[in-house]
Amino acid sequence: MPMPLPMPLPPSRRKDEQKPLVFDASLLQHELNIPPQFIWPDDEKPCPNKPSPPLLMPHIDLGSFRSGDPLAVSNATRLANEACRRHGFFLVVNHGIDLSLIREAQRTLVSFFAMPLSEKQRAQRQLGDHCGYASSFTKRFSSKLPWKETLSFRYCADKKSSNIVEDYFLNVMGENFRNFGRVYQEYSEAMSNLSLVIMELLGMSLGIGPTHFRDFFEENDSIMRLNYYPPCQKPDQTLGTGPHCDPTSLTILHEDDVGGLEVFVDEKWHSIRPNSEAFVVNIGDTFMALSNGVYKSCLHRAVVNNQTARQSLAFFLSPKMDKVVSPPKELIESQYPRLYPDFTWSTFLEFTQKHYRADKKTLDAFANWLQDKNN
Ligand SMILES: C=C1C[C@]23C[C@@]1(O)CC[C@H]2[C@]1(C)CCC[C@@](C)(C(=O)O)[C@H]1[C@@H]3C(=O)O
Ligand SMILES: O=C(O)CCC(=O)C(=O)O
Ligand SMILES: [Fe+2]
Repeated sequence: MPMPLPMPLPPSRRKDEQKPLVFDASLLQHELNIPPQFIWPDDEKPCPNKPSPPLLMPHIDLGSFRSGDPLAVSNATRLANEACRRHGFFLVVNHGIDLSLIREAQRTLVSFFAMPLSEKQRAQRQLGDHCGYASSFTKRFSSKLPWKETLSFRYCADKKSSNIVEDYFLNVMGENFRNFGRVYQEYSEAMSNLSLVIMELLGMSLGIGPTHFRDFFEENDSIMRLNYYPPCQKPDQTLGTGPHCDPTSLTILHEDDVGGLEVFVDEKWHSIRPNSEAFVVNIGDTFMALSNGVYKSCLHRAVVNNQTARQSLAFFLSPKMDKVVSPPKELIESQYPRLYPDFTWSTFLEFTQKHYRADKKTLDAFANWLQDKNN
């Protein structure tokens, strides 16, 4: 009696289709069709034939603000207040950060992502961890995959962590990456110092003075992220980063000269024109909670194109893990009841990594999750 032939597996269960999807941009960008996991639903696809209007954002001159000149301070705080109440985005110019440091950080980003995938995967990010190399989150999400690769690492401003970034690159990538570590240690320190000046500005713009938020973030425990968006053969089908609000406190973003960042304001996507001499700063969910909802953490996304790669350096300011996020009493007036419960950043971060994919409703979903957990 001849052995029955094995039944052919249905297409969905053929072995070769069970291999985990790997985002190797050096290969994927040349394939005619992109894997379905990267194709976003119609209501979230970008509309290339309907370019997003530019977002009108104030250019806040940080150097003038720091000079203490009363007119400059009043101008900067007024512009910050208007923008943060409306959509939470503003440009910072005359920031004092060494342009050669920014250029070196952008060049180093290109070198890292140009490496073979196997080299980059030595820094592979583990499930539940927010640091490391992620090639489009193929191991974390199964649909609506972003068309990007990222490298994220921790920056701590306290004295005993003065080499945390340099050590990260040495430990994870080896001695040959000591200079990578030096560049991003210096860049992260510059971002941390810049964010403290911006916290003075935000404190004054909210009428509670320069020291409250500055002190809160003095010893910040932040996240530095390198974003690399390869060119995509079907840019109208996918997104570099999907619509989301940053769960962190403040984002300081440096874009290269390739546009792609868009912000959702007045029910419409607006584009941000790249400006390599400026930083794009936006309020995150945690600062929205700290301001008792007065300043807005706003929905944004990154679109890709079929011509050239795009890259950005994102510094996500966050407080020490155990700091309790609670608005100052001046922002809790009778007419402004508490909008969000007290929480620690470590609990919120864990929520975004283990329980919820950050999107447009992250803070509300977190507040509900906290309430259910405590009941
Ligand atoms: C705490 C964080 C989670 C994400 C990185 C970040 O440090 C701040 C932004 C978050 C993110 C970029 C929002 C969009 C979705 C996300 C998964 C991504 O596209 O990278 C988010 C990041 C994450 O790693 O969860
Ligand atoms: O790359 C960009 O322009 C934005 C990326 C972003 O929003 C993020 O990483 O949170
Ligand atoms: Fe973001």
